[in-house]
Amino acid sequence: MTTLGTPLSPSATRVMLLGSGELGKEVLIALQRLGVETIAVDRYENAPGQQVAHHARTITMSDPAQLRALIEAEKPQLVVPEIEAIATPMLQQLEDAGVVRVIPTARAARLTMDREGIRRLAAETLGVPTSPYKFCDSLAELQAAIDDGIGYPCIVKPVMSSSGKGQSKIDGAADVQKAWDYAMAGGRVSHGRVIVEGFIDFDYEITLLTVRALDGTGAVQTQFCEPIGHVQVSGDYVESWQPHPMAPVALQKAQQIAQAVTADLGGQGLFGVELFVKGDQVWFSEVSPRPHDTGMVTMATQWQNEFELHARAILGLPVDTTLKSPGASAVVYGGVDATGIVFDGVADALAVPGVDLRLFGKPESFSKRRMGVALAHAADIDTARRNAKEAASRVKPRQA
Ligand SMILES: Nc1ncnc2c1ncn2[C@@H]1O[C@H](COP(=O)(O)OP(=O)(O)OP(=O)(O)O)[C@@H](O)[C@H]1O
Ligand SMILES: NCC(=O)N[C@@H]1O[C@H](COP(=O)([O-])[O-])[C@@H](O)[C@H]1O
Ligand SMILES: [Mg+2]
Repeated sequence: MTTLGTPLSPSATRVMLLGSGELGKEVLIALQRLGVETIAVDRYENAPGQQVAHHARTITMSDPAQLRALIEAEKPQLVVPEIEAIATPMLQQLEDAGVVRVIPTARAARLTMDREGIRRLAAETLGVPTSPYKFCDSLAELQAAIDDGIGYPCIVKPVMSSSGKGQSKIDGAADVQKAWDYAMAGGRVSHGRVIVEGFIDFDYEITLLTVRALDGTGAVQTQFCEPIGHVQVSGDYVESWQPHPMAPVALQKAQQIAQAVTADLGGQGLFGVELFVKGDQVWFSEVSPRPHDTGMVTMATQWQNEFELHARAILGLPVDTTLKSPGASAVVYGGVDATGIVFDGVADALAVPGVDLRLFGKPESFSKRRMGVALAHAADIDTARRNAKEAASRVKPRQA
């Protein structure tokens, strides 16, 4: 699709985002810069991306009938999933029927919406190293899986969740019931199934942004961004930086794993491949077939950030993954449960050298909801991390 149209005219290139949070908002902006007509869909009104798109629609995206009706009514050329909790079998049906193209593919969206799909593909079909794991449908099965080999410590996650929701670490027998109950309460779509994973005692973890885009001849080419290091608290990212220095052997293994997994998922677009590293050992954790939260750092570090890379790749345009500067990102949490909050300290935050800020505009704040991110570029990652964290800490969200 190298011919682009004029938005709001019969020639428009129309793209629908399914999920319009902070990541979708930036994809929508990147698409609009190329004159694409955008439709932002989310589960609630005034989601960040809905505030910048040409059209905003609010539906239950996990409801196949609602999803089908919306796609048939809006007739986008491309449907771009931005969250996991979507009726992906319906996307598959519509793709199979030639109604719409799903990014990167309907199969990739389906396999990655459920931890079981992507984990079995990576570990069992592709033979990529992962933590040991088992899927369980009850507390008794969870206890048995731990006793029969997973052992302590281990990590329990709902099969359908993200940003650490419902995830906890189990250090001993006393934690099992609590972890099960927390997983049952925390999944994005209620689903009585969990994955229990053996705990990997990694030195560090990275996201390897991997882009499948067309080269000049129309063939798909795989390109990698510099590795992004990050820190997660309770399964949610709080800080990321790029480039994360890696031993050549570990980097080569990381790229091989990312190549294998993304090639199998196929299609065009950007993927966030999450990997754990210890010495020269590399384990695959999971993959987002879309921009990644830790990749928000690329807004400060790359000539084409991860959102622009995704937008270009899905439109069949060439991409450039070159690093511009070392940099870092640090999350701004809501800190309060309230709607229509205000942010003090923005000027103080922006006074930190090399810093920029994104406030997502989410209509409702929760104490642990990500409401913004501070970005920093600097001569080295240590300075960038320090400045991003300093800037984030100067932003003070409060009730209006
Ligand atoms: N088996 C494991 N061993 C050690 N740490 C783990 C393991 N699984 C997860 N973690 C830690 O928890 C974090 C979140 O896990 P995971 O990526 O599976 O959750 P998620 O809910 O899908 O998060 P997101 O949507 O933000 O990617 C990881 O980045 C890592 O820090
Ligand atoms: N790790 C996945 C991730 O970061 N996804 C991002 O968070 C939004 C949901 O935020 P919310 O839960 O605050 O509505 C999603 O729409 C996406 O932008
Ligand atoms: Mg993850």
